[in-house]
Amino acid sequence: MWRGHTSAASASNVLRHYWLCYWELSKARLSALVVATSGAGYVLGSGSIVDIAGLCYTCTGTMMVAASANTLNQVFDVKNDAKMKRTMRRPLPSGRISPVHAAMWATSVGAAGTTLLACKANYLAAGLAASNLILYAFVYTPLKQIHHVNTWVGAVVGAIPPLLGNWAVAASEVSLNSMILPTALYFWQLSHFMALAYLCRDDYVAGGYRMLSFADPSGKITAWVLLRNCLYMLPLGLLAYKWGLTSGWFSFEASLLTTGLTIGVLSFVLDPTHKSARRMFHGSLLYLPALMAGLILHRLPNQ
Ligand SMILES: CC(C)=CCC/C(C)=C/CC/C(C)=C/COP(=O)(O)OP(=O)(O)O
Repeated sequence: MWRGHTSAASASNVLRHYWLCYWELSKARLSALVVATSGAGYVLGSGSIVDIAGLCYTCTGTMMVAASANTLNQVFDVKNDAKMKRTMRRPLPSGRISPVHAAMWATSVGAAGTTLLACKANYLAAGLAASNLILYAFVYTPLKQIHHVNTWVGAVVGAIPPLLGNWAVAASEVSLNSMILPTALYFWQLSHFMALAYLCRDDYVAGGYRMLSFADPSGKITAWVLLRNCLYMLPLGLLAYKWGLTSGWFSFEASLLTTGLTIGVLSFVLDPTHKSARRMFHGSLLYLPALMAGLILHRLPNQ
């Protein structure tokens, strides 16, 4: 009785241990953001009635493929992650799970997610998810150790999920306005990761990653690149209105939000310090949910 009790307790400990490892390998918070952008893409591509079952299937499939991509990223990055303070406690560098076990988790969850998208959304969405996994795990991940162009490739990876969501529901009419959210995400992600790489420059250098901040210790080049990104984002609100994706309210809100972000970046351009970079980084964390909420709130359903 007592022995049975302890073996049940240890079985539940083992389960909890692996569940936590899968959670961390999947970068659950990042995957949740990816799902939110894919769900937003789905809603934006829908008519006046959103198919809730289709939305749930698309979000679940995206979550599973993103979890797989994030796990493979950590399998390939294990040696470098072990050298960085930010990542050394992850399941693989800390030895809490073996690379083979992690690779098996990635393969099964990725295959299941792609199959779900193929069966319950469409082949276009499934193909986009699988290609994005390949781009992230097999192109972006090794590129991080070679050249700072990796951040631009990673931004494409981040921009695909809303397109995936949009095409899952509106594959037959791929339109210009389906590019608004992916484009905003592309430029947002560039700003977000460049600010992070500047703030954690020493850690990235120790890990052997070639971010833009590696060649730009003063932060001056990073600051100008961030400013350029903001300028590219400024017309997006107006385009969303002109192309019939949203009402005019969104162009007003998006212009306000992007102007706010641009002011944060300008203060980083004038004074490239950790303090101004951190302020801009936190501003970018508020910017994206606010922009997506505005898009959904003011969307004009497809006819
Ligand atoms: C459907 C599908 C496959 C979606 C994938 C979406 C996805 C994983 C987006 C994240 C993009 C990205 C550049 C993350 C940073 O990785 P990093 O390696 O720089 O982060 P790290 O240093 O924290 O490991």
